[in-house]
Amino acid sequence: MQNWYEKTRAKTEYIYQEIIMHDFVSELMQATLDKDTFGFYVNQDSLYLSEYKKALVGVGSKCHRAEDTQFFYESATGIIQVEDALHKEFLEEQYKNTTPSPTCELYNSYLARIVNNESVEIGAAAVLPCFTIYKEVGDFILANQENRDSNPYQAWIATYASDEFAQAVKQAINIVDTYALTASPESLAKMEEVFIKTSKLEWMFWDSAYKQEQWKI
Ligand SMILES: Cc1ncc(CO)c(N)n1
Repeated sequence: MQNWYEKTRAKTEYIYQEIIMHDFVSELMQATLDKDTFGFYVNQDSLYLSEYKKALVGVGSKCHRAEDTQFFYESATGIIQVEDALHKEFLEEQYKNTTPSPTCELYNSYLARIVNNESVEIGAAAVLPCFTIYKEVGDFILANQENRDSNPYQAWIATYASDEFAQAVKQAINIVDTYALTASPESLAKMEEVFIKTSKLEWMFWDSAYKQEQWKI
């Protein structure tokens, strides 16, 4: 039998394809991405991660198994470390801005609403694309780039293509698959809905960074 993640991942294949074909990802891979665009992205991503880690803590606090709580809490604190490392490497003073873009705000607000208002398996499904998509993008770039030794964004690529991140992604998938085994049909439908939506928000995040999205007024 196909597990929940495989089945749901297959339904979002078109979103994954759009992400790896996006100019942001292609140019990051080819090292042609504009430095200011990447600076904008890193700043928005650090704003995103500082809220995302709270969503992980929220999911972790609702888990039934102690090891699952531990996983989400450790992921939340691990993100602080990744954030610090990426900040030090890429977040130059001129890119620092404390205002989240509309898409960043939307993604974080959506996660907060789902995690706070829905049951644990739905919250866990909502935070999952953040793990799985970055893992797939990291692997895709590493496998397809021809400039590993000279790409200025290599530290970023290496973070998400690392074995350490792969282990965390595998564990996140296992937790969600385990919840899906005993979820009601209504919960399964909602898990799929939120997973698809946050997968789309991942695409929107790259797209909004590429356009250096601003508030319209
Ligand atoms: C928007 C976004 N999604 C996922 C990750 C991976 O942690 C990230 N850094 N940023």
